[in-house]
Amino acid sequence: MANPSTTRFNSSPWPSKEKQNMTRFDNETSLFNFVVRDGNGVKGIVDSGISKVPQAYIQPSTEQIDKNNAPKCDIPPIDLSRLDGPDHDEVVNQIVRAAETLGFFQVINHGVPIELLDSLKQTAHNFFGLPAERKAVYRKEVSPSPLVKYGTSFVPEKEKALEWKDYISMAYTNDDEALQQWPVECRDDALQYLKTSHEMVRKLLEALMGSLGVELDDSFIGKKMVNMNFYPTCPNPELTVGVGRHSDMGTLTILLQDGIGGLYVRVPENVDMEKKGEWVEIPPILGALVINVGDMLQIWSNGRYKSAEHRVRATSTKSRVSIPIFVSPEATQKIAPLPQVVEKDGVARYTEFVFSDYMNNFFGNAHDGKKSLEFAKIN
Ligand SMILES: O=C(O)CCC(=O)C(=O)O
Ligand SMILES: [Fe+2]
Repeated sequence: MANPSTTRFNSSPWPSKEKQNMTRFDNETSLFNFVVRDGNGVKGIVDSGISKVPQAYIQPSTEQIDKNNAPKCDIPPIDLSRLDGPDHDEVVNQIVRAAETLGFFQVINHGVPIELLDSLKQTAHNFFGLPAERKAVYRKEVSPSPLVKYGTSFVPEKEKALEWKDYISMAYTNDDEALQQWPVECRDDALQYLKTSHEMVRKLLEALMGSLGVELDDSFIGKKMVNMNFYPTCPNPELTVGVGRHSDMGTLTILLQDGIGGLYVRVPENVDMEKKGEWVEIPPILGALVINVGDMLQIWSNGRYKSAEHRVRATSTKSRVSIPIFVSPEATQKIAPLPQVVEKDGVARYTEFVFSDYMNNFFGNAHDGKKSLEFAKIN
């Protein structure tokens, strides 16, 4: 029999789910505890049913992304299979030119099997679809492995507004450790991705270093890390960001994005290109990989190659995944503009530093465009 008091007022004695969520998610401490400390991530917020982005995710208007005004980057992808034939020099020029201008390009015939790309995207969805407690075991404070980290946003402790993204990071040391320590749900695909992309990474760097008059050696590819990024559907993608403006700190990034779109790159002001200073979208191309220049390549090349400022917008209709491989030097490596380049330029534009110090500065601050490079810039 119905409770007469609820029948009479035609409402439940409990606050609506929406109201409960408002109290839970509009209080900064309880939101932080739910999302970050308890490892529920942005996915947890969305699963609990919300109709508006919580206040903590609302970005200042200068950071919000207007998708209606962003043109698409119409530069065709570079066909890497042509590196092995008579068109070698032309393809090297395309790679070099892209690194000197936008710092972003797409490649096809890259040697990573297309079926693996499909499988990686599915694997990422499967992993983030796991119950929160299965993912939360990899939070940095409790992870059973120093190689694996599950988290959300970028540095939530430091950010004025959070980013609409959950991720898992898997650092590579060797096959045995990867197979033992990476999450069982992701490890096989992630490892295959690393292995099958290695030759492409070498070829890209050979082209880029060769054009600087420098021979490729392993120090440019000291460390690799595979991430899986998950951007849950968002009720107000115009108010927040999936990832805020930043450049990647390492040598090169190899990125697999899915078909949803939302990756934007800023055309530098000081290059010979159209749309200077504007944000352009890197359109999804089925089977292609996105490559972008990181801060270390900009520094080694004394500023000739441009680490690209980029950001990501979430969408209201579908969750998006992306799977980057970050290629970077070893933590202990000394970094400075390469002597061959400085000799030609007559001036060094960056000071020498140890890579771990650069990393600590990078991960110790919220995303702020290309400010990371100021750590090493000589004015
Ligand atoms: O999701 C993307 O397309 C890009 C992600 C990104 O910029 C990063 O993980 O550094
Ligand atoms: Fe990035």
